[in-house]
Amino acid sequence: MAMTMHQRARLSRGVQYAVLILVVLALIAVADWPLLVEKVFNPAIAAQQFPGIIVVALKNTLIYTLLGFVVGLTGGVVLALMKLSSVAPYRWLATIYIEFFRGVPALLVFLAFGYGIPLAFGFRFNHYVTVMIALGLVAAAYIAESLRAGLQAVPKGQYEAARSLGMSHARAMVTIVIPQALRIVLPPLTNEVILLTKDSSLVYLLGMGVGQYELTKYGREAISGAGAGLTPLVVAGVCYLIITVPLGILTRRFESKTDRMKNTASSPTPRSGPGGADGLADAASVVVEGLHKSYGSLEVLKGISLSVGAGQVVCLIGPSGSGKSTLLRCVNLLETPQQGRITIGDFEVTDSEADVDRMRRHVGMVFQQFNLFPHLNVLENCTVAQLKVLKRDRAEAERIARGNLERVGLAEKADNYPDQLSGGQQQRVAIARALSMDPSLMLFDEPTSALDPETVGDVLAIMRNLAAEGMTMLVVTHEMEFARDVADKVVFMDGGVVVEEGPAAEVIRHPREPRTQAFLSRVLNPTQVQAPEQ
Ligand SMILES: Nc1ncnc2c1ncn2[C@@H]1O[C@H](COP(=O)(O)OP(=O)(O)OP(=O)(O)O)[C@@H](O)[C@H]1O
Repeated sequence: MAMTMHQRARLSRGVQYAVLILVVLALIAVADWPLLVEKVFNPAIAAQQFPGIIVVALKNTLIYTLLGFVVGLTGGVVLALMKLSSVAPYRWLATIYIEFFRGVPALLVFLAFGYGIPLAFGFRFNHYVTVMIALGLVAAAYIAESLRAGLQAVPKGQYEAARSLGMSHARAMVTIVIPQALRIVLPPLTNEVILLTKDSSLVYLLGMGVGQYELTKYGREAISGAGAGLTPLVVAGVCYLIITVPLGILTRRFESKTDRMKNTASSPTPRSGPGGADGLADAASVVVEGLHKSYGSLEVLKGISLSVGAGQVVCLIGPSGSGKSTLLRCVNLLETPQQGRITIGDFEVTDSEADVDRMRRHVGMVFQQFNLFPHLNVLENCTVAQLKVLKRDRAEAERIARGNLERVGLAEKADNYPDQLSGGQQQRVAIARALSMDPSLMLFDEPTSALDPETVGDVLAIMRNLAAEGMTMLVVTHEMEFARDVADKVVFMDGGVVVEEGPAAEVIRHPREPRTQAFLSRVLNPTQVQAPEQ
């Protein structure tokens, strides 16, 4: 019977293990054990090293490592923040520091602080201070780069989604960005501690800290004893491993724990009755007047004005790059306009005194890329802002979240993590998350553009229901059928201006402006060859 690929792979692994075991047995058989015990690891000689190697040498190695890490971490955090700063001189300074200390050998830095500076300037640092500075200065450069990379690896959309839920900058960083960055940063940070542990032996190599024994020096001195063989160095090596191996194991545990969190759906969630419609009656109107927005020299919005009545649905349509998403993001100030006025209900968003976080609590936003928080499960995604921003108690937050999950048809997914859901399901959770804040206005930024065609309908159906319930909605979309059926008004934008607006059926069925006609015929009949636009 022919073997499957899986069976063949298992057989080949079995053969490899068998060969390995045979080699080890052969080595054991031919080894000169009495000589090895005498020269490499002699238990009697090893015993003489205790307890000195632990209470003096291991302790000193740990102190050096700790001192270096404290300075390195503090410096690393400062340097990472400087590198991410919008102030260019901070970035330059941090870059120069990092390039310098990554580029020169740690040995040279030790020499500079241990010998160079005392000789040049005639004063000597305390031994521990020298070790702390020399180890810490080098470690700071590496730690800074790990921290910066970790923070930058968290997608910008995560921060924006947190801010759009009304979280302050600090809250968004602490609750959403840093926990995700930590997972990325932890392995390189552990490596840094391991390197520091080993680099602490430089103290001895350079003859610094006479009388201060750390592991390498302790091993080196003991090896000179008559008949000591390699035993003292083996014992010192094992002591290093006592520090470094558990660190590696702890990191792997942490990583696999966070992975496991994503892969285990815990106990089934009790179903709750429909709910979560609180606040929909408080639908707010939106008025935008003379809005201008530029990115550098690129003027994206050139004096946009539009209005959305309370309980109305307005769809923004137009060619790619016409400024639709920028306009939408200006409404909750994810982008700051240079000129113009935006009012939501009675709240003037563009007032420089406005409490933006308070406004965002009432404005739900759904992004093209969903931006669910990957380190939180579905229920937690829907409760985190309720707990941290609205300060609801957990039972109430969970009741509201479950109600909204029921509403988008995903009550049974409450314990799953975002990466266990399809794109369409993730977008429905994103809608439930926004609804859990009881918004008075919902902003949708191309909510179906990143979805497979078969899941688009589920999301649109939820949006249709929301519209029917009287939610005020401003929607950037390429779904013309949705716009025609659901929108009270369609606004066609091109080149940063509103070209045409009016009742959905009119603009989509009987566009007046040639640019609207050209766009619609291109979108509605994609195969049709287009006449040049005016
Ligand atoms: N953060 C930014 N920095 C610089 N330019 C930007 C930024 N965001 C958008 N732009 C530019 O602004 C213009 C309008 O972009 P916007 O995303 O608002 O268009 P859009 O109409 O929503 O397009 P699409 O339908 O393709 O999403 C584009 O030229 C885009 O490259």
